[in-house]
Amino acid sequence: MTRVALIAHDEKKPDLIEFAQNHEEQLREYELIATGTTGKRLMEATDLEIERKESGPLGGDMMIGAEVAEEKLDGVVFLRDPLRAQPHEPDISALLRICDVRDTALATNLASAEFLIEGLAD
Ligand SMILES: O=C(CO)COP(=O)(O)O
Repeated sequence: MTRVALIAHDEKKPDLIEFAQNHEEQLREYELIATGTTGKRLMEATDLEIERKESGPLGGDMMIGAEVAEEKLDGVVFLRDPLRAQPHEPDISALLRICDVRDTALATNLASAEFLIEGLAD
């Protein structure tokens, strides 16, 4: 089954929630994972089932990166906050890097997230 990770920094969580609501039927076709708070907020706002990893600053990005390294993930939607530095910047860079190493689809803004979600559809 197609497996997709959903992640957003705090300033971008409302955008990701709206995206998930607008694409709920499509996302239901996928196995979904998320970092801790993102997953919690998404499940509160939708009927989607989401496997939650640790919160990003506590290692969640690395846990998702590990799945990318193991080629368990087909796509990653990661809405970063481009205007604020994050304390766990090294983890964020590592996740982006491993997506490139493993040639895993990665969307870091809403426009590309639309392509990713549609592109992974059967
Ligand atoms: O910090 C994050 C990604 O770098 C997201 O973590 P949360 O979903 O736990 O807020």
